[in-house]
Amino acid sequence: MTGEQKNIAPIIRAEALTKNFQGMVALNAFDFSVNEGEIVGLIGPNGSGKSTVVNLLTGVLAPTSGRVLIDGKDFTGAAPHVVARHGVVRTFQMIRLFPSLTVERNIVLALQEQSGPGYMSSFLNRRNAMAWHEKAACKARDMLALFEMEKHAHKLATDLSIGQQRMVELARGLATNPRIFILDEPAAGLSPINVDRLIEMIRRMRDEFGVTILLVEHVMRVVQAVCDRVVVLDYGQKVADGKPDVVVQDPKVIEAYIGLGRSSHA
Ligand SMILES: Nc1ncnc2c1ncn2[C@@H]1O[C@H](COP(=O)(O)OP(=O)(O)OP(=O)(O)O)[C@@H](O)[C@H]1O
Repeated sequence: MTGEQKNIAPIIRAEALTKNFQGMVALNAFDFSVNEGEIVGLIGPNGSGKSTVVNLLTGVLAPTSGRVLIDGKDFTGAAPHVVARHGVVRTFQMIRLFPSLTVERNIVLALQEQSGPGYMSSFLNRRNAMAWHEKAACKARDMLALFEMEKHAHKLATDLSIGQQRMVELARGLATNPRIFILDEPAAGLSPINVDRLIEMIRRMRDEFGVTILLVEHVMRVVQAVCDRVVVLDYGQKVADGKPDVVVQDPKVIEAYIGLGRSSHA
């Protein structure tokens, strides 16, 4: 199943999204959407506004103006947990696992936040709560097996390598059945072999699990290998939106990356 073969309704849409920080325009009238089944890349030089977009889409930041729509409904300014409950799930540039919990427990906790029994109902109905936890642990192990991490289920997250922690983050996000999974620089700090593994798992999440993906990434090998479409930001403005091979040859994109005095990872 590919992005083209699926229904093309947008899962998430930004309309004229703008964010100012103390008068500095970090994002300017950004129009953007990710359709169901797509893998869309969001790239741009350092400071171009990628994290600002992710933070606005996931409710971490409120926009100065513009709107965020999820499945056509207005979620502008909604809190992160509200957005997450509508299937918008993300990873972070800096890995955010609970270091002193086991790998399995990290995933069970994510499931608990999403749909688990609350403290009171666990207290009142222990049998149900235990059954829920058993099911959640089982799902966590299935996810870990998918990412070839099952042998690490009972290790502390802090004892894993960066590559392994990134796989656990993906397993944790996928366990919550995201409608759209936003991956924030998942290749950062990975060895070439782990980058290959990441590419394989991003494809599998879309092709086997039907997850729509927004990928913020500096490593162009990953972007070109997995993305159906790439959106390019420069100084908070969208400068290109199209197929990866076409976008990388766009003079505006080349200028954004090699422009005088800029840094580039591409
Ligand atoms: N909380 C904030 N307060 C003030 N300025 C901010 C804040 N967050 C981001 N900015 C500024 O907004 C602009 C866009 O930053 P943003 O982090 O979105 O860029 P980015 O493309 O994600 O960069 P990178 O690739 O380095 O992560 C930058 O000039 C940044 O300094």
